[in-house]
Amino acid sequence: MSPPTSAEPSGAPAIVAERLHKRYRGTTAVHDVSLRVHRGEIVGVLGVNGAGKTTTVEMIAGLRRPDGGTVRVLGLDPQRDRARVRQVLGVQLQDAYLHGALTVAELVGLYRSFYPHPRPAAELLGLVGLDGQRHVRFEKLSGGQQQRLSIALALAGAPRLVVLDELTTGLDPRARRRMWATVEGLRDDGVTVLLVSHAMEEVERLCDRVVLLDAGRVVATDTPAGLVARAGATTLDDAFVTLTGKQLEDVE
Ligand SMILES: Nc1ncnc2c1ncn2[C@@H]1O[C@H](COP(=O)(O)OP(=O)(O)OP(=O)(O)O)[C@@H](O)[C@H]1O
Repeated sequence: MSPPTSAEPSGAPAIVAERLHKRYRGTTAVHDVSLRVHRGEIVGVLGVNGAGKTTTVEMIAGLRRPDGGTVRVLGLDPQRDRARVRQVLGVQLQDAYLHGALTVAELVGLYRSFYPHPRPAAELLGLVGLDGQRHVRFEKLSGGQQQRLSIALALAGAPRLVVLDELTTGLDPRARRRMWATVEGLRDDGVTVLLVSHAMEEVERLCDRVVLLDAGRVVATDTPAGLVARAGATTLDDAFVTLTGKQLEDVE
């Protein structure tokens, strides 16, 4: 993986979010959310549907402007320093829009062209198991293949920080394991990962720490084992239910 680029100030934590706040008309989606992610950490953002996970990570990625609070990504303001943040941050979002008529190879080429030191195309396709689909148009891919491509595109610029929103939702068990191995490879390379997930097994396997959100607020931040201990539970599923008072409906 490439060394830190000149766009990346040295020394700053990967993410510092302080008292983030976001309202959509009548709804407060995110209420005073603060979180800190150290370089090289894999941090999970966990919560039921509507807890504010996507809104929070979109504000961190600079894709949504907070109504209150501050965000720094590797020391940069994602709103003010958009161009520099884009060079060091990769984002895979739910429902990413990609041009259906372009092939897998064309989309990978397009995304690689945005970055000064992109990962090789063959490596990106190999990571997500799409080597055999290079010449297939995006619109002809299955839902799981489209999702895997969106992960490859998030990694196109060899980012130092990656935001993955529902990495493996909807993927078959083999593809899911492959994506987990991909994230473990990122960890080995010292890449920081912010991972939105509903899947407890995934969080337990991959995450150093978990930020548990409920109704737009941070309920707890701890290691997966710490959350289990704090809740007096035996599994992360049970800890989730105890700490939020809610069932996690989308556990895979
Ligand atoms: N563009 C929007 N306009 C209005 N309300 C929104 C918008 N986006 C999200 N919301 C509302 O904000 C709240 C938080 O949504 P958000 O998508 O951040 O939650 P989430 O935890 O990511 O949910 P999910 O697990 O379903 O993806 C929800 O009540 C949602 O209905």
